[in-house]
Amino acid sequence: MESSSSQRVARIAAHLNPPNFELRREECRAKGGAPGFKVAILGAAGGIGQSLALLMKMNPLVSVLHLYDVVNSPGVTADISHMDTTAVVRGFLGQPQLEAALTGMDLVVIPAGVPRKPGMTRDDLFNINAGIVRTLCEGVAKCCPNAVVNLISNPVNSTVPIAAEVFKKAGTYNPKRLLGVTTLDVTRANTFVGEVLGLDPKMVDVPVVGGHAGVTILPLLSQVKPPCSFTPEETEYLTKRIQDGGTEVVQAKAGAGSATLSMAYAAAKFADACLRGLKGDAGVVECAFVASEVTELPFFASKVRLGRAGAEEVYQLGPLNEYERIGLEKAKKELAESIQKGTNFIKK
Ligand SMILES: NC(=O)c1ccc[n+]([C@@H]2O[C@H](COP(=O)([O-])OP(=O)(O)OC[C@H]3O[C@@H](n4cnc5c(N)ncnc54)[C@H](O)[C@@H]3O)[C@@H](O)[C@H]2O)c1
Ligand SMILES: O=C(O)C[C@H](O)C(=O)O
Repeated sequence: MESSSSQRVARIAAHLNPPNFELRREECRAKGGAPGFKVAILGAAGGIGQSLALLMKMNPLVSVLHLYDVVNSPGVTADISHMDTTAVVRGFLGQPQLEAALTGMDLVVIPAGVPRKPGMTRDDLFNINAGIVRTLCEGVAKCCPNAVVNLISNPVNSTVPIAAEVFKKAGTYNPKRLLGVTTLDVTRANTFVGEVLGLDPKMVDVPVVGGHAGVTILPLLSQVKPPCSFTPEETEYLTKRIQDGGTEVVQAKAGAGSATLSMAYAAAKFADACLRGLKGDAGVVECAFVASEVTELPFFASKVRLGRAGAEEVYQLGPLNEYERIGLEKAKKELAESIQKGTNFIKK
């Protein structure tokens, strides 16, 4: 009796010992157990990072989830790890653990960095976030050079060129695997257009091209699906609201940061699309800010087809109306400066 109860205690203790437990689960996967992708979130203890970690833990395509931050990642990891979903979660804290967090990853999602306060532009974040993105991307180049990178940290119009230069310097640059996340602009556009049309936003598809800041966010309302038309007043209202969506949230939060919940939703949606592409699913198409030949600029957001190689095809913009052509010229002017600023940050 006593020996069976102590055996039971030993059995339970063995199960409660997280490192052994994780090792056993991973050995099982290595032997052909649960398939799935290894995903790291850098900045996982932040406003976006925590909700994104929750959503990625729920994604059945994820087998291993690494949560890295310079603060509070152990607490977030302990919390998320109690969810009874498949992914094994591990936490990593601070620069000395960055390499362990990144080694072997298939997808790296980066929401690390400071958010805006009222009165700031995204470019005002450059001085702090540029250095953060550089350090994290140096880690990616060293530890998982073939990973797909989803870059969320602002200003995206500059941080994506920064990441590209870091990867070029390291000799690991693959333009198909570096994607700036603009999905939130699309979810906002679908929502606001759905409101105007009286449609469920799930039924609406608005391409949003250009970049991710102010006038560089260019919704193509002439290409909305299902096909529809807008009055000039509706076009003006919708374009402005989509371009100012981030500022609307920053002002409403009144100093407590920028969009985190809708962004985590958008980031999880985009990460899932990237994983479906990596898995080999056909017809996975999302907007993203990528290396591009669609305009004369080296980076531009447009629809891309996601596949095993990452952004396998970058789609042309299609026919634009006069309003959109004028918007495109404005967007390109601002984008050119932001891209150059990012590139110079590494090249200088
Ligand atoms: N692309 C988009 O559409 C979009 C949308 C919303 C927010 N953002 C941007 O995402 C970023 C994060 O926003 P948030 O609201 O989550 O901010 P936050 O301050 O709540 O969280 C940021 C996290 O990054 C961590 N961090 C800072 N330096 C780091 C480093 N060197 N390595 C790892 N982690 C580090 C912080 O500790 C913090 O936990 C901001 O730059 C914001 O502007 C982008
Ligand atoms: O607006 C911001 O600063 C955050 C983000 O880029 C957004 O669009 O919500």
